[in-house]
Amino acid sequence: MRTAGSIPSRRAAGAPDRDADFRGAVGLVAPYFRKYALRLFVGFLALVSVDFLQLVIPRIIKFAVDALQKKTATQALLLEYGGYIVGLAMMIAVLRLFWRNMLLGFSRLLETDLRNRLFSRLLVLDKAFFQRRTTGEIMALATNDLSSVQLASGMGMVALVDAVFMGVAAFLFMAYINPTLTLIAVAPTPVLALLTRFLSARLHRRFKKVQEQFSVLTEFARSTFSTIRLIKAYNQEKPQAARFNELGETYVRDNLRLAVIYGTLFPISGLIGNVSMLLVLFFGGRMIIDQTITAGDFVAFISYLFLMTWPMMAMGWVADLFQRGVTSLGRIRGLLEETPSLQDSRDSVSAGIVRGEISIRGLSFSYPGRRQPALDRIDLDIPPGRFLGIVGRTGSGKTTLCHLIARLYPIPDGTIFLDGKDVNGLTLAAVRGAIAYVPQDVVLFSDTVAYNITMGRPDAPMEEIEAAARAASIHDEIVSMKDDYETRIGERGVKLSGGQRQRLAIARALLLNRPIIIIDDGLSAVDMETEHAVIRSIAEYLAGRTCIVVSHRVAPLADAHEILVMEGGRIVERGGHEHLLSRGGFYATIYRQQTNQR
Ligand SMILES: Nc1ncnc2c1ncn2[C@@H]1O[C@H](COP(=O)(O)OP(=O)(O)OP(=O)(O)O)[C@@H](O)[C@H]1O
Repeated sequence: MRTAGSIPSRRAAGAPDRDADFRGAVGLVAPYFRKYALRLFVGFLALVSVDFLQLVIPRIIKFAVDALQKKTATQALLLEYGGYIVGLAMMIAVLRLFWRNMLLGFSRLLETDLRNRLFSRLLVLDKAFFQRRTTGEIMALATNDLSSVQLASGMGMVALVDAVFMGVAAFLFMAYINPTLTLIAVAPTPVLALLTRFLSARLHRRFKKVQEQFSVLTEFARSTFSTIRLIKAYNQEKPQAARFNELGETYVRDNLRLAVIYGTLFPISGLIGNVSMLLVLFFGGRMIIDQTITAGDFVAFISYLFLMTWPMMAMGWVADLFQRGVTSLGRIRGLLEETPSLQDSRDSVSAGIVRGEISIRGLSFSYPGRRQPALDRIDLDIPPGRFLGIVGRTGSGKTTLCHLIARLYPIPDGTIFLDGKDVNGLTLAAVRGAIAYVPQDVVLFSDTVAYNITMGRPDAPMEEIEAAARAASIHDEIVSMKDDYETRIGERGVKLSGGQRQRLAIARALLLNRPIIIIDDGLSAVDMETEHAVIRSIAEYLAGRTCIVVSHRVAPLADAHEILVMEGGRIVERGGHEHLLSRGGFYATIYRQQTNQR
């Protein structure tokens, strides 16, 4: 388990290179472009039409200026030109509204689709994945990274098409007016292209770092708040705040390093635009004096250059948006390509497990990266309807055994059988549908008591809910609460004690009515007598179903048909209570110690 406020390590090794990131990003979004092809087509048509109409305006101005210069301009003619410009401006406004809706709408649809895919993927990934990736990292993907993708596919793409079309068209209009002056005007642009290329690799790296640091920061905040009581109990508020501050400073530093590049790219683009303007004023001015071009042409030329300045400046911005988008898509793709280590195959059978018989043959298991096996050659037969108790020191493998029966980790073929069928040949739904599992850490929702009990069976009748709660010895406490079964619990409701939470979780599992129930140290928060009474009541309720109860205490398991004693991943003693006491081994020693301590 991760400790309070532990810092997740960065995923350093094997970072894919930029080209692979780019190819992967294209592969990921290509289907969306196909899906929304029509929307994109009409959107871009409107965008390009706006650009075209904007390019017409300088032509009208040129005619007006030339008419003024030639003194042929009448008030009616000028009003007519003005009218054209107003008409064009109105058309531009309407078309702009339209393309924004189409193209920015596309980026929102893409974002939503990706978010849904991420969420669905997370729901099928297994325990091993969630141990590898932190919640903070996942949250950063679902917020910062998705919004980078949205920006790149929305404004980024719009700016790119706009800049390219407007840039090329303005260039052609300028070349039509005067090719020499046009070449002079665009002479500084290669510098911009080189600069963008040079800076974009750095941009990519630094942005990746910023996103990773954001994940670290998010994870730290999450783990702090989820362990806030512990932090307070250990007086750790100040060190936690200091560590948060430190992480925040690193995040700011990383962002500032990114801003340096961003801050270089934008002003230099602007500067290059202004240098072009200076050159045009100087050489164009001389051309008017030499009468190579008319004053109208010059005014139109300057207008086109203005129109071209935006694409030149936009290039830096677009490059930045795309870099961020591609980096974020790479991170999102990494998660979407995660596969659960446990999956149904085509041959998996969804056979219903009804008897609840469990057989284990030579089961050994090691956690990834651990040399010491957590379970070592376990052989076990639990006939249907049996009550099995498991005791053992901490770390002896009790939880691992329960997890493997519930198929939470992959196991070799031919090691665990339910009703005589190898679990590896069954679908996950068939295995999990046969087992009601109560984990060590109880999870309750901030909702009503009834909601928490009926989570796995929302339509269960009230009598059954009450019967399950009675069997878990929590019914009396529930009816003494303000609103009975409708009492809200959790953050905005009644605070329950550890023992009440555990018994509520047991009631939830009992209500599932499954042939096998596993309670993994699910009563650690109640005293020994209560634990014994609750286990007895559960055993009565479950009559005929298979029940495995793990406990640190020996006495409450005295009624079990069989008790296993585990040590170092092995079963070192097994048998009924009396038999184990008479053996005078670990079980007998612990029993004596625990009962004498009372
Ligand atoms: N997710 C994991 N990754 C790596 N090692 C693990 C993991 N979970 C448990 N282990 C290791 O496997 C061994 C058995 O652990 P397990 O949780 O099964 O013991 P346990 O008997 O249930 O302990 P406890 O009574 O404290 O719950 C221990 O050495 C533990 O450190």
